Amino acid sequence: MAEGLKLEQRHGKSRVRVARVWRNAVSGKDLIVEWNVAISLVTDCLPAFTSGNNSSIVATDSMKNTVYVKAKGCSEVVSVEEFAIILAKHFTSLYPQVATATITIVEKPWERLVLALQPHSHGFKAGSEKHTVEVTLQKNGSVTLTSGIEGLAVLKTTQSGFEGFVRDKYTILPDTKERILATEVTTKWRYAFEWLSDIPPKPFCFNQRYQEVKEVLLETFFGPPQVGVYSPSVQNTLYLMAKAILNKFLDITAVHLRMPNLHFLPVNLSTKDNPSMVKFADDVYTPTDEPHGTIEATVTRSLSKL
Ligand SMILES: O=c1[nH]c(=O)c2[nH]c(=O)[nH]c2[nH]1
Repeated sequence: MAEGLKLEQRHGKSRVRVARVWRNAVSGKDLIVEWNVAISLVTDCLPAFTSGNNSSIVATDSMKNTVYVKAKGCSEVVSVEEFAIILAKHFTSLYPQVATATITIVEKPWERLVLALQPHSHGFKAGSEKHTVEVTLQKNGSVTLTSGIEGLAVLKTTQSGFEGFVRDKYTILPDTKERILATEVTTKWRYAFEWLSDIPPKPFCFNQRYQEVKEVLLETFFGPPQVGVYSPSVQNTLYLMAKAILNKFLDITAVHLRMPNLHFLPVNLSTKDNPSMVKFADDVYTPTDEPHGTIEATVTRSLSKL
């Protein structure tokens, strides 16, 4: 670029909220999804930045409108992944000046209400963890597709310890074989598809894969229902969770996991008169998330790129 400067730029629209209802006359059941969409485009529009010439800018207001037009156009139920791909395809194919589109969506966890063991035909309640997606599509069809889970809060009351760590003049924490392990898992997994044409058509179901990944994460974190599995550290449990996903799903090439260590501190209370007012016996804790440990890692299948 002129003037001895380098400019890297993108523009887009964030927090575009859209809900889509599909009504099924056969089953009599409505379905709703609520999405929070972010669009970010790499566009050949340098003159807009350097000289105020807007002639090649796709207005972010138009991007927002496109979300609603495309939602309307989905006459059949689509997953959040499919919707992100529809948007990314639209921006990279309609506009010659758009080189790359990144679409990020967080789905609000509306779950069908079950009343008296009966699924409600049109009633939903908010669940907890969220399904996320990020798609980056180049004009030539090269794609990266990453799905994820946000806010999966899990806790186990035993089968966790932490021992043998660095012990020096700053160390107070005792070794333990018995503690509560609590975290809020955020994960992203990258699919192996490198080109738009690699993405399998239906019936490959991204929603089913999302449920399966969640199940594998939970199985690995908790272990079998009766006995569980011992965790020597968040680090080891995190690694085993990522490895289990890569072992089970060959179309996933990389897994990122973030697992804050949400501490449950032993309660010991004493006074001079009452030295054992509360003596900790693996029973009374102070739950705290401030400060908390932050443990994260990306595990990638060797030979795959990321
Ligand atoms: O599983 C843990 N990993 C750590 O790195 C750590 N550090 C700490 O103080 N407690 C723990 N627990």
